Amino acid sequence: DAKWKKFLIQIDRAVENYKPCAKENCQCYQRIREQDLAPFQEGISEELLSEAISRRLGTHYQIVGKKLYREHDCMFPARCSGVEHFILEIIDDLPDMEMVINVRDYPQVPKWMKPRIPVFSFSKTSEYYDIMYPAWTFWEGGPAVWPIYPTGLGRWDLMRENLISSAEKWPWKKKISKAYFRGSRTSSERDPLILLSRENPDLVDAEYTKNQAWKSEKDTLGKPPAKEVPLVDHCKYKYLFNFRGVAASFRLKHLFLCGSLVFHVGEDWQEFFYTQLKPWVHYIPVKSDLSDVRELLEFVKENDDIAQDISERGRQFIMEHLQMKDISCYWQRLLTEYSKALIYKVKRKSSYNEISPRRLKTEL
Ligand SMILES: O=c1ccn([C@@H]2O[C@H](COP(=O)(O)OP(=O)(O)O[C@H]3O[C@H](CO)[C@@H](O)[C@H](O)[C@H]3O)[C@@H](O)[C@H]2O)c(=O)[nH]1
Repeated sequence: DAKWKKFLIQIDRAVENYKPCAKENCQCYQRIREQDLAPFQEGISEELLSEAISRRLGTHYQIVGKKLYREHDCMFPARCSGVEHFILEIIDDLPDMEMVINVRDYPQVPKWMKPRIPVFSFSKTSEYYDIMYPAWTFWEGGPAVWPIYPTGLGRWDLMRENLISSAEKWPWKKKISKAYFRGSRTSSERDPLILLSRENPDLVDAEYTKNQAWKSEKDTLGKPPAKEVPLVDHCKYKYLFNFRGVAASFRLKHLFLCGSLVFHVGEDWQEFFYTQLKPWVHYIPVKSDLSDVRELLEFVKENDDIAQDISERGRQFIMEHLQMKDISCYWQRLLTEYSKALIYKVKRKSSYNEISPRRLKTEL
């Protein structure tokens, strides 16, 4: 054990200091909500909101009289739809307000920007003032990955069920003891794992797939693109890797439900629920340059029970605290709190169309 003392101590300490949060009313995430809204507590004026609209930092929405209105254009209609699904679900509980929702991947309000403009984004780092909201992909509008997710990664409720079944087929003892990754080259931070896999395929199975931006083998690090593998089939492997992409990657939540051990690389890029996932308690933290990855893999292989415990705590957290009702709850509390910061009465823009609930293609 002497060899692994430094990791064992960190795990003990992290587990000891970890305080699980209550399941009710998405309480777990109260702190992050407060933190994101704190910079706007002095009040959001009509002029300030107009800045977000005129600088085109996102899509302008209004809620007036329990109805949702939107400016005509949305840069990514399926993403706007994914957002609107959640707002419409809770609209009867929401007061009048207006907001700008960014559906691009990248956050829009760096801390140096003046004035400090309120914009909702799904992901950010500590260098931004964007207010995080649960990404559209919990419902629809996630990346279309051909042929596995041709209509785009979405429906977290159904995904959860599929991943839970797959985890049952692949209990810890049956899983292949390899590090595993499939995804496109949205960030070169992924390169070292792909290279390690080419050098040591018994330790790591990591390959680049195509995305819509793929032009040549340069985009898959000099090799032909690998075949796409659905997330449920990742559950076969013991060690699953998550990396940032353009911003945070949607895959992180899925990996936990496989009951596999999550290796989460880097800690800068966040989604609203990341702050409650703790290194060593729920996942193995990996340095962004992957300099510690071999050692970490060796450690978990030699300490299989400890690895399984971490995977189990991670699985449990997402099972209990990232259900569909937690997503709706987060939206509701976020928008309700946000609306209190508006210091003017919202006037409905008559040129905007009302957004009404749509039926999903799968339901038709
Ligand atoms: O063989 C594959 C390839 C991909 N995926 C999944 O498909 C999604 C997209 O994967 P990838 O192409 O690697 O993109 P990411 O980097 O994960 O996500 C990109 O796309 C998101 C939404 O469009 C952005 O928000 C991210 O910041 C951006 O990096 C992820 O959930 C993957 O887990 C699979 O399940 N199997």
